Amino acid sequence: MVKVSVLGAAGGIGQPLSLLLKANPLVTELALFDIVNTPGVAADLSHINTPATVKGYVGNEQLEAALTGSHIIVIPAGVPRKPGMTRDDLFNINAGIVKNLATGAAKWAPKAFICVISNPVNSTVPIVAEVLKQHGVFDPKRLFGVTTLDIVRASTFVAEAKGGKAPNTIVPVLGGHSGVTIVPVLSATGHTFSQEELDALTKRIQYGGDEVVKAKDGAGSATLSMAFAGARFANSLLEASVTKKTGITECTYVKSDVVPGVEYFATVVEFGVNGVHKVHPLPTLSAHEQKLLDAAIPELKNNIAKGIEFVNKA
Ligand SMILES: NC(=O)C1=CN([C@@H]2O[C@H](COP(=O)(O)OP(=O)(O)OC[C@H]3O[C@@H](n4cnc5c(N)ncnc54)[C@H](O)[C@@H]3O)[C@@H](O)[C@H]2O)C=CC1
Ligand SMILES: O=C([O-])CC(=O)C(=O)O
Repeated sequence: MVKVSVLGAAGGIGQPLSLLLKANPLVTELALFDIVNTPGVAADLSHINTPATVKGYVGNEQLEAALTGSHIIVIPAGVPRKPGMTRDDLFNINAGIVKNLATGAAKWAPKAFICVISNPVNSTVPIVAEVLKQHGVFDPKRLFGVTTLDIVRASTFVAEAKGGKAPNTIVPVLGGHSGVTIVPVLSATGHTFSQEELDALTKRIQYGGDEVVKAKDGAGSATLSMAFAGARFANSLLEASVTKKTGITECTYVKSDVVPGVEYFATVVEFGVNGVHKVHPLPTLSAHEQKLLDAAIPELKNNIAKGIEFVNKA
């Protein structure tokens, strides 16, 4: 049995992500949790002739049933940005939502892999970790901030600019998931870039989310590309943990000591049956990338401290 629980399943990300997970033959049970509308989403998806059974759960009293027996919990619950907002502006609402869901995970699915999509990821991942610690069930190998959309965007943008096939264009993206904390390692692509190209591509990757927020003009942020990225991430975890394939890597935001003093950091991680098998060290950075990393560190540290403090305050 491979149960995947999606928390926030009725939302802009939740629905297409649930569709893609329903299409994944490795999933045998899909639990769709939200505070509204999951019975309808579940009924709709349940007609698709793939192996997963689908059930909708609504409201806190059904969180236990949604989580019990879960192999992977994916969390896209919370509010998205509107134009003019930063991801950190979402903290006040989303921190509480994520804390509540993490408490459920700690109680009812303490061994599950937890994949956090809700923003601000730089802070919501430490929030989940602190809640799990309070319940004595934190396993850093099993908690992930999903930064896959940055990787997906980076390969699209680089292939657009330099030619080549986007799926074959691999760009590690390190650090965190907001503005200057996003550190694309363009030097790893094998392409050569002028300084102008480097600056333009770096900025586009760092602020790709803003492009979508602006284009949606008040109707939210990236949902479909995020669903694609989230489904890719979940599939990588399933391939490593269920089919036991080796050598599967994703860039993801995990507890790490690759950058001293930065407790959570996105870098290349190899997955194994128990989640994180190996956190890769930092790749060789160009002088340009080292500067980006130096600029990312203070903000990342602040975002992490803010999440930790939220859970541990009185
Ligand atoms: N990690 C990443 O790369 C990305 C993260 N995001 C983030 O994902 C989150 C969700 O975005 P959208 O799906 O566009 O928002 P949305 O508003 O369309 O959907 C959010 C869903 O969460 C549900 N929800 C609210 N409170 C809840 C609770 N206490 N328990 C369970 N569900 C609850 C809502 O009912 C809604 O269905 C946002 O925080 C957004 O910033 C968005 C894109 C990329
Ligand atoms: O920009 C946002 O608020 C949503 C997000 O995280 C992204 O698209 O990368």
